[in-house]
Amino acid sequence: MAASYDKEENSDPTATLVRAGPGRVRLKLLILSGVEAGHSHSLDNGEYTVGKAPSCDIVLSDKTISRQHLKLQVRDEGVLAIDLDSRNGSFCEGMRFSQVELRPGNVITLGTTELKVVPEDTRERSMPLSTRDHFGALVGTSRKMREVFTLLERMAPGGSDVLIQGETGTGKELCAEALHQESRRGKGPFVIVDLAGIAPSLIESELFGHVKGAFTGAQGDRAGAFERASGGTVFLDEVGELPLELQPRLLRVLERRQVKRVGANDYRTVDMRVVAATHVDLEGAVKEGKFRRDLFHRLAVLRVTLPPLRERPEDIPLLIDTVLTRMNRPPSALSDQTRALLAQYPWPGNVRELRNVVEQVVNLGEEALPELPPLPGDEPRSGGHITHEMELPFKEAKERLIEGFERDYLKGLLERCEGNISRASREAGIDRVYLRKLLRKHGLEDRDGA
Ligand SMILES: Nc1ncnc2c1ncn2[C@@H]1O[C@H](COP(=O)(O)OP(=O)(O)OP(=O)(O)O)[C@@H](O)[C@H]1O
Repeated sequence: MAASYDKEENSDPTATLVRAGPGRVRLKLLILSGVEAGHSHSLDNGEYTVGKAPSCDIVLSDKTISRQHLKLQVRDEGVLAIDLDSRNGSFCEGMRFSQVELRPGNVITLGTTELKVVPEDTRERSMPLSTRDHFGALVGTSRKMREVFTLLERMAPGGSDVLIQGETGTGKELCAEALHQESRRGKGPFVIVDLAGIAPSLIESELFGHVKGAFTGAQGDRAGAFERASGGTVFLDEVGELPLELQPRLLRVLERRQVKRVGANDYRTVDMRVVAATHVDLEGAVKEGKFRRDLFHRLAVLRVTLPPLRERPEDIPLLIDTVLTRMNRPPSALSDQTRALLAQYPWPGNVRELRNVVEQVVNLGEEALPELPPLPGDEPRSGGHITHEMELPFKEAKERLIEGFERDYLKGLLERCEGNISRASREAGIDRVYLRKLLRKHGLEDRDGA
């Protein structure tokens, strides 16, 4: 695939530390307090003076610090800090010193200023962008997607748990499946648990399993998703929907690979990889107290964010061709005119919505191309498509009409209820979980998960 690859910095949060020389991690001195708080100084091999005097290598504007306060000797073997007979002294981890060997993480205090020795942020600046145009079934040639592929190439074989973020329809499930297939667990099971689609009361048993008699209806022992995925991968879709009271149990699975079936007394060890996905901002959920911070941090060690389609419109032609290939249709099944229209729509429902529209147009003819006005709030479709649907086999025609009705109904409902899901579910008389599932199906769910 022809593409011009930018050499931009990659912000891969998972890239490894580069060593300064054989055996030593490069360090820097981070200023934690005072006027210069937030500044940092690289500690390459050599000597550095620290003090108030402008002639020092590291100048600190702190009245309680001597003009020449401290000397740092940086060698391959380590960093030696030597107090230069300062008036108020130098302290490491609260202990006054005249000379001390510093380690990463040590905090030194000079006067009222605190400084921390931390590993240098030496993430590989020029990590080459992937040259792939697909990863598993995910396709894309945009820079944003190739950045994603670069990460996935590194994450897949390792087998560590991964968090996938992205709006609805951006391919999170495809991504999880590709991570599974390209890992050494690829031949094992891939078990999907859609936490937004299961009634909250059933989630516990679905994930962890249950023993006979654990609750009414538990007629036999049942393994939960983590056990069923033994040797493979569990995909936890919409992990943000996991009820707070179950979150410590997921943390235990992630940290100790142990599950306890509902009603059982003992833990069982499980061997699987967890790939979780969310379309909501989990950090925001943590701030609101809806998601545990410790679980978020454990999940977010390796994370990848799938960009929305409006940020990579250059992928649209390839995506259209991919949908056509999956339908066994040639690229000529869509006219240039239609392609041009599809290429300029912002696709709030992302690739899923694009796929639906392509399928609709290919099946019903280009006259069936829905109006694709700029967002927000396009008008409900008119009944003008009924003629086409009347010509289809009964089952297909009925499904299409229902789909059209659902979409129009939901749009009207959301508008009336100003996007408030609880209100909408009350007004429509349908369960909130089911309503959200319908909204996702039609690419109508708000990015904040409204
Ligand atoms: N990059 C892509 N390449 C090819 N197909 C894609 C891509 N992204 C999404 N799709 C297609 O779009 C549809 C939706 O993808 P998927 O179900 O993986 O999205 P999702 O992010 O998990 O959505 P949701 O949050 O609603 O569960 C699927 O048919 C999938 O095949």
